[in-house]
Amino acid sequence: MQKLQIIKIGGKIVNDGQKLDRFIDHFTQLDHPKILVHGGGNSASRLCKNLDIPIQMNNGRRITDTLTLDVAVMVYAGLINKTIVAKLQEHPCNALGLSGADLNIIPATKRSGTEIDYGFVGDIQADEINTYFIKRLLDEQIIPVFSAITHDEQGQLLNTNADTIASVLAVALAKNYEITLTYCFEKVGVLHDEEDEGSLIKHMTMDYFSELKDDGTIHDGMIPKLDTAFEALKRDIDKVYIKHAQNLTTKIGTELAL
Ligand SMILES: Nc1ncnc2c1ncn2[C@@H]1O[C@H](COP(=O)(O)OP(=O)(O)O)[C@@H](O)[C@H]1O
Ligand SMILES: CC(=O)N[C@@H](CCC(=O)OP(=O)(O)O)C(=O)O
Repeated sequence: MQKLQIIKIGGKIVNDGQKLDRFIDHFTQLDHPKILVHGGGNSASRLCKNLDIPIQMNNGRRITDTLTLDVAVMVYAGLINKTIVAKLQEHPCNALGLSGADLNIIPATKRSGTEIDYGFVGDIQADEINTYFIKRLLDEQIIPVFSAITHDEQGQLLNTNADTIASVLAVALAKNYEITLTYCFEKVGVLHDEEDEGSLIKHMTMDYFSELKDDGTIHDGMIPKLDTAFEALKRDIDKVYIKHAQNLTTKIGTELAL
């Protein structure tokens, strides 16, 4: 089966011009085919703050009212997505920036039935992803660059966590490709001590994850990240890594196993 790399890049890299440039250098060195999924939570929060729009998060997920959705669409599908595509074109690397509404690739369902009302947050499922167009793009040597915006097929855009998008795309494409899924962020991997880059955990199992979650070693955004990463592993993705954005082309990082 053909190999495919799906790389997710986090908000603390995409909001820093120099770090993003360095990441793009490494990303362009990877063999084709490849897909990039990006977040941008930090940039959206900063803009919300500037606009006096209250920021509400629950378990690493943004509660998204109408104004927050406007910010999310402008920041994720607009500024960040187009900045990344332009930087890729400079290399040159033929990228196409997408939201889940484009080509109807990622249909979503507005989250409901939860204790908390998340507002315009979209839940997605692997069997609803339109892999046909992704495959066509990859066959044309085009690099799809996905933002964290999806839609409900009724004209409503929705905000979906970028880690979830990367994991669900990987599962959806596993029937066509042998996939490596890599989450890149601003630390060397999952750490025993968040402040000590020397405390890298090289191998992470589900049992160990649950132990470290219980004792607080793993917290905040790392919990939903590992949840989505293990979800991919449970559903036939063999290789899942959490790495520093600068170590994308190296073996340094955390490798996950069930
Ligand atoms: N054990 C841990 N090791 C590394 N990072 C951790 C750990 N526990 C919590 N974190 C936090 O998780 C964050 C990554 O999650 P998140 O902010 O959602 O990243 P991203 O925007 O890249 O998706 C890190 O910035 C770090 O502050
Ligand atoms: C519903 C939800 O939480 N959506 C995320 C989407 C952006 C994201 O995932 O950004 P990072 O990868 O930088 O965290 C949010 O608005 O923060």
